[in-house]
Amino acid sequence: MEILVLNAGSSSQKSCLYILKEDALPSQPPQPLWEAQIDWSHHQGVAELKVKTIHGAVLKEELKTQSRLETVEYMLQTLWQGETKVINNLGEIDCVGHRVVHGGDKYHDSTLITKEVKEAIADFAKFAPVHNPVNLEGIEAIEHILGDKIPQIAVFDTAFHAKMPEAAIVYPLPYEFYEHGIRRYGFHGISHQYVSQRAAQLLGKDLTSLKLVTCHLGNGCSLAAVKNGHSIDTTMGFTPTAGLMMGTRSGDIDPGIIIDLLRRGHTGEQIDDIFNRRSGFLGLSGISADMRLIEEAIAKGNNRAQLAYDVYVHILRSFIGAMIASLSGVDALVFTAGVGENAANLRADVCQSFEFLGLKLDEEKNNHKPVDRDISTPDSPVKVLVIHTQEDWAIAQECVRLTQLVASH
Ligand SMILES: Nc1ncnc2c1ncn2[C@@H]1O[C@H](COP(=O)(O)OP(=O)(O)O)[C@@H](O)[C@H]1O
Ligand SMILES: CC(=O)OP(=O)(O)O
Ligand SMILES: [Mg+2]
Repeated sequence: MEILVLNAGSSSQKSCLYILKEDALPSQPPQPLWEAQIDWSHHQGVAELKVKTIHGAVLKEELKTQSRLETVEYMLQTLWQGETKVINNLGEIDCVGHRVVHGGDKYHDSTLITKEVKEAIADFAKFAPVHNPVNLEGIEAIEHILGDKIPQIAVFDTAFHAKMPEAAIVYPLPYEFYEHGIRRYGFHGISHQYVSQRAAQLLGKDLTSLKLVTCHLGNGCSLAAVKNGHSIDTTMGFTPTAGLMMGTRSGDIDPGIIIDLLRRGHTGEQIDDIFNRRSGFLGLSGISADMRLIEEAIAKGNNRAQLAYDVYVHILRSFIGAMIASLSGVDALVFTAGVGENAANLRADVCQSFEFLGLKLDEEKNNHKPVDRDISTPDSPVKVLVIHTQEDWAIAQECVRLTQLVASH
């Protein structure tokens, strides 16, 4: 079975092609036949395309003038054209899986994409304006090339959090708001779920016996409190703007600031732009949303980059504390995604706050490169894991599960 996965993030479009035997799924993520990534985070208006195949072919290109949709179509063409060609045409693919960020109240499980599902994804775009429209573009790019010949499956970032206790879901607003769907949804669920399962594997424990705080720190950042394999609390909320400070998003702020901005004549669009695109690391440092450039600027003595880093760490520590309280304890902290997997100093700075629990980091293991490892000392009662998130693999597994479900009916 050939499965193509499209994983659209706020600053990137990742894609993978897997070949799988339906009856014998591997316990570890297999190497994809073809992997591609488009990154928009470095230079305004420039998309950096990187493609690699299992056979060792590599392509790197900078794409300047195209729209996002055209860029995605160009990326897909490298599947059947040029040196990175691995298939003869897109028609060979059996199923396409998409990460869809917001599934609202409607989708608590992965689903086959129909006209109705697409309309719902478009409708929920008002709550996830940075994400749902690009998820839909991925779906439309496939339709544009292939029509409706291939089943497409939506895997929702909100699904893993759908069964959180009501007290973690409801905002202390007039009750009617909750009745109208204004509640905490939570995001990055595909990643939080995958790394929780992998953490149990690494710890050699049953997931149903564990209390985990999973820290997804990428361009967007969120935490989940995972108890017995279920998300019981998370930092993102009604939208992916909430919770932790992020690359360009503010995370939680005093709602009074929004009221003040409105009274001073700012429009909804302007406020959206401030909190989603001009805040976080970018807004505070004035340099970049990219942690690597923030670290470089700090090394050169830039005070605003240092301030941005300090605020990020302060907020991260306090929310990890909140997740531990929701769990009434913690067996392991799990760091994942671009920042979580790579920024060793950040992990050390964050973990320092939890030394009172006996948590001890092994400095050498923390600075060691390969991911999927325990970086705490053997006697640390709270383990600290670094796990490479494999959202694409999790989506591919969902495609297999749903295809089998449809076939059995
Ligand atoms: N070596 C590194 N050191 C520190 N941060 C890194 C490193 N590599 C990547 N990052 C950070 O990871 C972020 C992207 O994370 P990623 O999970 O790929 O994002 P998304 O999926 O949200 O687009 C970048 O903005 C960058 O700040
Ligand atoms: C939900 C979300 O914030 O996703 P990303 O981190 O890919 O922007
Ligand atoms: Mg991501």
